[in-house]
This record gives sequence, structure tokens and C-alpha cells, in this order.
Amino acid sequence: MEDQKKRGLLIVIEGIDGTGKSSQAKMLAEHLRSIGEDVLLDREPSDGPFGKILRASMTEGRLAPDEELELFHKDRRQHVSDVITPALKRGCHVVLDRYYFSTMAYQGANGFDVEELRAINESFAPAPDILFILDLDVEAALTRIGARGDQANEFEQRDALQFCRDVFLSVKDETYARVIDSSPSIESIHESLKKISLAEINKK
Ligand SMILES: Nc1ncnc2c1ncn2[C@@H]1O[C@H](COP(=O)(O)OP(=O)(O)OP(=O)(O)O)[C@@H](O)[C@H]1O
Ligand SMILES: Cc1cn([C@H]2C[C@H](O)[C@@H](COP(=O)(O)O)O2)c(=O)[nH]c1=O
Repeated sequence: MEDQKKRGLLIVIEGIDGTGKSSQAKMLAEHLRSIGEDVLLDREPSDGPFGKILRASMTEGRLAPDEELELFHKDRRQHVSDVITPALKRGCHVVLDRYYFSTMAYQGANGFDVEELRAINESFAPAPDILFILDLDVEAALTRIGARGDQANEFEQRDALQFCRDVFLSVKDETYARVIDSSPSIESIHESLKKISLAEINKK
């Protein structure tokens, strides 16, 4: 007999560093579980073999841009086919901290064509049911993550983050996208994410 279970929702949280993605992903997953929903809390780079190489490279030294991009794509293909798709099929919601919009933003800031990156990813990665774009100005985001460095690096970092913020906001008109002002308190942002997610779950 065919499996009649409803597909889970893919709920993606994006935004520049320090906008509160990890905090919100955790709180949303915990809330949905507390009301009896089956939820997988996950992130990208993933905890799979390619994701582990990428995470190690963040502390041990950045890879060449081409090599890094190839790994992000390998990681996402593996994550989508082995983790995300099976979870959604068995009716589990996936709350995901970063997804292919981060590739558009960060690898776009590294010089790759943003629309090409989007097309490559959308050829194999399912679109989210909800995309929360946590939006915050670069100065506030940098203050939150306590970024410090030499002045030249700080300017470069600001420019790159502004580019990323603009890329995230460039998808704001997609039906699945919700821009969330991330300057209020963690709790009030959580209330917004909860309300929007529950409305979408109840629609299904
Ligand atoms: N709404 C908020 N108001 C004030 N501080 C916040 C808010 N949300 C998160 N923070 C704080 O900002 C810091 C970064 O939060 P968090 O790790 O959730 O962000 P992130 O977007 O996942 O960051 P990154 O992308 O750098 O991993 C943490 O110290 C967190 O407590
Ligand atoms: C998915 C993805 C991520 N990145 C970058 C963005 C951040 O600098 C790190 C992830 O760090 P976090 O603390 O876990 O948010 O990876 C990227 O460049 N491209 C991507 O596709």
C-alpha cells in the first residue's frame, strides 16, 4: 500500500552572520517538538563527510574558491539525497540553519555568478516551504558576533557581508520567503517564526 503520510515542511533560516539563525532554529525546532511535531534540526555545511571538511577549513585555513564551491555543492547533494529528502518523505519537518541561499550569498561574494549558483542548486535541491530571511544591518550583526580584526579586514568583511545581505534580500519576493527584522529580542523573533510556521503546518 502507498505511504499516505503527509510530507514534512522544509523550513530554512538564512541571514548574514550574527543575525540569530542558530538561536532561532533551535528554539523553533524545540517548540514544534513540544507540540508533537516530528522535527529534524540540521545545518549546512552539514555534518556529513564534505561538510566536515568545510567546517575544518574554516578554522584550519580557507580552501581555494573553486575547491570550496565544489565541496559546498558535494555537501548539499549528499545532504539533500541522504538526509533532507528522506526526512521530508517520512513526514518529518526539517528546520535548516543555512541552505543554498548562503552559497548564492557567500560564494557570490567570492566572485561566482549569483544567478548561475542559484540555477545549479535549484536543479537538485528542493525549494523551501518557508524561507526566513533574518535581516539585520551589518554593523549590528558584527557587534553581535564580536568581530574584531585589523582595519583593512574589517572593511573587507563589511563589504562582503553587505553583498551577502543584498543577495538574501534579492529573493524576498518568492512566495516562500519571509523577511524578519532581526533587531528585536530573541523571544519576539521566535514568536514571529512560530506563528508563520504553525500557519503553514496547519495549511497542509
Ligand atoms: N535578537 C537578538 N538580539 C540580541 N542578540 C541576539 C539576538 N539573536 C541572537 N543574538 C546573539 O547574537 C549572537 C549570534 O547568534 P546566533 O549564533 O544565533 O547567530 P547566527 O546567525 O547563527 O550566527 P553565525 O552565522 O555567525 O553562526 C549570540 O551571542 C546570540 O545570543
Ligand atoms: C551553507 C554555506 C555556508 N557558507 C559559510 C557561511 C559561514 O561563514 C559558514 C557557516 O558558519 P555558521 O557559523 O555555521 O553559520 O559557512 C558558505 O560560504 N556557503 C554555503 O553554502
